[in-house]
Amino acid sequence: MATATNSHANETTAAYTANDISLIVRAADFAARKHKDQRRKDHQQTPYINHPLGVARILTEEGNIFDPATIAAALLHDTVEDTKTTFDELTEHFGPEVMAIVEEVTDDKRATKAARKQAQIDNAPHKSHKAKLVKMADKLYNLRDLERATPLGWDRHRVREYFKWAQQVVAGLTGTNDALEQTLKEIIERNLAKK
Ligand SMILES: Nc1nc2c(ncn2[C@@H]2O[C@H](COP(=O)(O)OP(=O)(O)O)[C@@H](OP(=O)(O)OP(=O)(O)O)[C@H]2O)c(=O)[nH]1
Ligand SMILES: [Mn+2]
Repeated sequence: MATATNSHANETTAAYTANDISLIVRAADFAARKHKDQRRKDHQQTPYINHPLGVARILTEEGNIFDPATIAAALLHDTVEDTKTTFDELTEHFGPEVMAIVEEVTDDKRATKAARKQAQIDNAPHKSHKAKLVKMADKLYNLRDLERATPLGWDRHRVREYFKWAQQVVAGLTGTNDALEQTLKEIIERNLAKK
């Protein structure tokens, strides 16, 4: 186990084991199989797996986060929300820590869309450190996607509303990672300044 799992202050370490690498590769493979028939909402119908892979990349390359459970959870973060995957399955394959992080970032699909959106704002400050990291990277990826291309069926108003909502969620995630916070602040301010 990498020493970084015990530390918030120093999230970078070189002490990785075969188990750490295995966990991350198995998570990427599991997510690819679960999301295999899903596409993003852009006109090019980008494979959905590009999103969890990109969220994990944001954590390592921009957040300097190398905690194996956090990276595995990023790869798996939409499997329960968007596929038939269960939390029990995640525990069986990836253990209770990874499952718990995914659980923290999974919306309750039984609630209405408005309630889910409000719950993200209300619950963000109470999430664990690792769940906050995954949520920040998820939001950053989706905001960049919105800045790049408007999803099928979305208009400018809906894009703007998503940026305003994301700003409220991100406000509850501060004090977690300076680099991710700064990048989120910049993209949100740039887009809310439009028109
Ligand atoms: N920007 C963008 N988003 C896309 C695209 N394709 C799929 N999505 C997903 O759509 C979700 C945001 O759209 P909403 O209308 O707010 O949510 P909904 O999917 O529940 O209807 C995000 O889900 P999420 O990752 O679970 O995050 P969250 O925003 O629900 O927390 C995002 O990953 C795309 O091409 N561009
Ligand atoms: Mn996501």
